[in-house]
Amino acid sequence: MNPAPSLIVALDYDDPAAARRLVDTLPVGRCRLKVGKTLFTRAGPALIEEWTRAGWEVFLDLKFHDIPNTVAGACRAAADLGVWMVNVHALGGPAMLAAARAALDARSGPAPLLTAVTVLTSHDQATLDAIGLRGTPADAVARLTGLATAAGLDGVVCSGEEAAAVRDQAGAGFRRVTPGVRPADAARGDQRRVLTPAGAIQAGATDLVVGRPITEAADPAQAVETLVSEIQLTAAAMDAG
Ligand SMILES: O=C(O)c1cc(=O)[nH]c(=O)n1[C@@H]1O[C@H](COP(=O)(O)O)[C@@H](O)[C@H]1O
Repeated sequence: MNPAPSLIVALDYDDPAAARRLVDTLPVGRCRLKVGKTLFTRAGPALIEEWTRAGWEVFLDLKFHDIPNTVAGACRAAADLGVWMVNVHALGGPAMLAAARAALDARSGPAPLLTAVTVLTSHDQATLDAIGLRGTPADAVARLTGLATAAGLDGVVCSGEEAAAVRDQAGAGFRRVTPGVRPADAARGDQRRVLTPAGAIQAGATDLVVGRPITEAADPAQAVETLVSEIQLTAAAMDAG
């Protein structure tokens, strides 16, 4: 039996108190927490340390993309915070990915999982054409997944639409972290490559990142519960065959 995919709650709150209010209502371990640019720029490392000390697994989503030396230093700093996962942009290229990997491998203590963002889920074909990125989103995800596997990363961030192809390309042990997850009745917002939670799981996602359908719900804690139940039911149905 495969482990059920995890729910990672994207805590993109402007107000750290609002993020704390939601986390305080959740049993530790019921889901994972994601701190991205909005909350990190407001609250800094202290909030992350508070949650990791309390036993939460935190995904620090700062999508590092810089020269190799700078990204290596940023990954070391993330590891010092005790986070569960940290990410970089695969578009940073092979040397940057290798530097990030080496920085974490050089640690004597535990290191976070290292994943690479392939093509942002807010991007569609028109965006890739405007940027000048060759091929379809699926082509670009495959190319960037190749860079991530070559550098020994632990997984990629991609949309559910590419999760099955990434699993076939990189193997079942390579994580497929999928944002752009929307329950059928939820607003798509700025996301473009979108699947429902069940759709993303059936496509082979290992971790589902969900933000606004939770943070903008009337009862965010209940929204987390509903999603966790749906994830567990879908995974159990798949195991039952
Ligand atoms: O790395 C990410 O987490 C990420 C990558 C990506 O391609 N798309 C994407 O939406 N994300 C993040 O996933 C979260 C999605 O939030 P919602 O669209 O509100 O569910 C946000 O915090 C994004 O920063």
